This record gives sequence, structure tokens and C-alpha cells, in this order.
Amino acid sequence: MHKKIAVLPGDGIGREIMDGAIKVLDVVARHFGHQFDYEFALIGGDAIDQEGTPLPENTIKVCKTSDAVLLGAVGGPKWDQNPSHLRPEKGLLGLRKELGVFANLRPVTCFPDLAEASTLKMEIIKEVDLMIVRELTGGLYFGEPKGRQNENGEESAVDTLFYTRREMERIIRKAFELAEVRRKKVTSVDKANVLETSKLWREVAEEVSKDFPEVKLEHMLVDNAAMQLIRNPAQFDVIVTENMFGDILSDEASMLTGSLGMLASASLSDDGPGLYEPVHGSAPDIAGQNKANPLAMILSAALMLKYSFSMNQEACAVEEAVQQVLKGGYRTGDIAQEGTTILSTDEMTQKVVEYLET
Ligand SMILES: NC(=O)c1ccc[n+]([C@@H]2O[C@H](COP(=O)([O-])OP(=O)(O)OC[C@H]3O[C@@H](n4cnc5c(N)ncnc54)[C@H](O)[C@@H]3O)[C@@H](O)[C@H]2O)c1
Ligand SMILES: CC(C)[C@H](C(=O)O)[C@@H](O)C(=O)O
Ligand SMILES: [Mg+2]
Repeated sequence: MHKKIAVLPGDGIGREIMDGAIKVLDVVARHFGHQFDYEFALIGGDAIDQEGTPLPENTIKVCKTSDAVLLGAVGGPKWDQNPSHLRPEKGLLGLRKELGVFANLRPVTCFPDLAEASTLKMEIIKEVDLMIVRELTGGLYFGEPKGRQNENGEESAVDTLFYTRREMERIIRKAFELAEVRRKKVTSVDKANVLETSKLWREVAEEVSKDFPEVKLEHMLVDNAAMQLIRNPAQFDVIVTENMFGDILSDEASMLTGSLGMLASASLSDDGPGLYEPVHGSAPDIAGQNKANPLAMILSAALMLKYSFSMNQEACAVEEAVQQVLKGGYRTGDIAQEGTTILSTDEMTQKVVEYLET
């Protein structure tokens, strides 16, 4: 197959880990007889520096004319203090909105060899295989009114948690569709004891569930969900939740796998190209040191192969190579354990490439 991939490395470790994903994809293309053409574009702080805006028109065009989009990470101290219209996150949020990628899938899969790097015990870890389905283009991130005010010397700020029934329905449906081919359980996470949006969310979840009689639906308040993820994560199959809750719960859940550097994501729309990015950010504290874990980015590329290109065998080959590397005792610093070999970002990528080639 011939595919065009938009590549947006972004800032900080984004560039370092993107190198790894491309190297791995090149091996996949060679092995399986595909052609991947990459078109690079600017986003985030990098784009502010070069074009004066975090999301240049050309980047949107490149993404929309590609079969899929790979993104590293955006942001960093150099730009985070900028006036709000220039914050690099605006570029990322703008891109998600432009592409209409409302469904953010964040699989939390534990590799057994990382059990000791996790916050939990080995026996619990082995059973963790959950999928966080995060609504990505609505809620507090986008609702209006939003902004700062100063009335008669009284400063205030507002963000609005707004969802239409249609926005709720389509993300909840996506969660049920995923659960149908997994362990047939959806946990809808909300704050229905307080929020109006959550009350409507519950009603919609109940309605959607009628179309999926084989899938069990449970509702859970978000504060309890945060605790249950640590207490007994194996109880979850698919978690569906609104934008902000999903953001927070997915960083929390990443530690079940040992590190934020292990968590990949796929953001899907109804028809256009999917956006694939690690869950973590630009990690300014370790940027430029060649020590970031590239596996979340590499596993995001695997999700692209699976969801955008229907290359299931190829995606499995990448996941299997990652598993073998971990089994071989190779680690980046964030997942290091006693007796393992610590590798740089480039060396870790090279190991995945070696296992893929064998
Ligand atoms: N999708 C994105 O582009 C995205 C996501 C989250 C944060 N951000 C931005 O990134 C910047 C930094 O944010 P932050 O520090 O809160 O979050 P972060 O995810 O960048 O880093 C949090 C911690 O995890 C570590 N970490 C993250 N990824 C790692 C990896 N691959 N390997 C090893 N360690 C890793 C970092 O070193 C840091 O200690 C901010 O500007 C923020 O807005 C961007
Ligand atoms: C950088 C930020 C805007 C972003 C988000 O909150 O969506 C990030 O934390 C993520 O999880 O992708
Ligand atoms: Mg986040």
C-alpha cells in the first residue's frame, strides 16, 4: 500500500521520539512491501518561532491531504508564558478541532516485563488491559464563553463545560463499539452528582446502551474512578469520559504501565485522517538529552497502522518487537529496573528496529 503521512515533530522530546517512529515505520514498509511518504510540517512552539503562529495554514493543509497524522509533542517553558493566542497548546487543540478527531483512544496495556516499574504488584499488572475513550473536541477545552475579564477592577476568568447531546452520543457509541469486540464492559465516568453535563451524559449513555445489549454499562463518579484505577484497575475494560476527566485519568493510568513514556494514543474522526500522538508532553526536563522513552511514539505509529491503514499484522509486529525489547531487559531511564540495560532514545529505537528485522 502507498500512504502519505503528515509528520509534526513539534517541540522538546517530540523531535527525538519522532525520529524513532519514522525509523520503525521505514522497516515496516520494507518488510511488508508498503510505501510511506512523509511530509513534515510545523506545530507548537517550533511553529511560533518560524511562522509566528502555533498552527500555520500550511500545516492544516498538509494534515488534511494526508492519510494519517503523526504528532510528537508541543509546548515548553520558552512559549508557555506567551499571550493566550500564541500558546502552543492552541496549535494542538486547533489541529484536533480542524481534523474533527473527537474520539481519543488511549489504550493502557501493561507489558508484563515492566511489572516492577509499575506502581502496582506483578499479579495485578498482568491483568490490566483497559481502553480510555476520551472525548477530544468539546467540553471545558472549547466551550464558550472562555476568557479573562476585568470589571471595575475585579479580575475574573471563565471556562465553560458545554456539550451537545450529539457530541455525547457519538463518543459514547464509539466506546460501546470498542467494548463489543473487547470484554464487553463500558464504564462511563462523570460527575453526575454535581454537573448538568454529566446528568445528560448519563441519560445518553443509557440510551446508547440499548443498541448494545451484550455490553454491560456502569456509571462511576470521576473521583471514585481515579481511586479505583489504583485499587483495582483490572475491573475496567472501556472507560468513556469527557475531555478534561479523560486527560487527567489517562496520565494517572499511564503509571499502571510503568511510565507516561509508554502510553500511545489514536484520535479518530468519522471520515478524515486520524491523529496519532503519545499521551505525554514535550518533557522539557529531559529534552535534548537523548534519554526520552520513544516507545509511546512508536506504539502510536502502530495504532496508526491499525486504525488508519487496517494493517493489523504490521501493527502487531511493532507491538511484538516492543515486547521483545522489554523482555530482553532493555530500558530507557523512566522504566529502568535493577539488572536491566539502560539505553538512550536512539539506542532504544535501534533495538526495536533490530527485533523487527529478525
Ligand atoms: N500532546 C502534547 O503535545 C502535550 C501533552 C502534555 C503536555 N504537553 C506540554 O508539554 C509541556 C510539558 O508538560 P509537563 O511537564 O506537564 O508534561 P510532560 O508529559 O511533558 O512530562 C511529565 C513528566 O513525564 C516525563 N516524561 C514525559 N514523557 C516522557 C518520555 N517519553 N520518556 C521519559 N519521560 C517522560 C517528563 O520528563 C516529566 O518529568 C507543557 O508545555 C505542556 O503543555 C503537551
Ligand atoms: C497539551 C494539552 C493541551 C493536552 C490536552 O490536555 O489534551 C495534553 O495534556 C494531552 O493529554 O494530549
Ligand atoms: Mg494530557
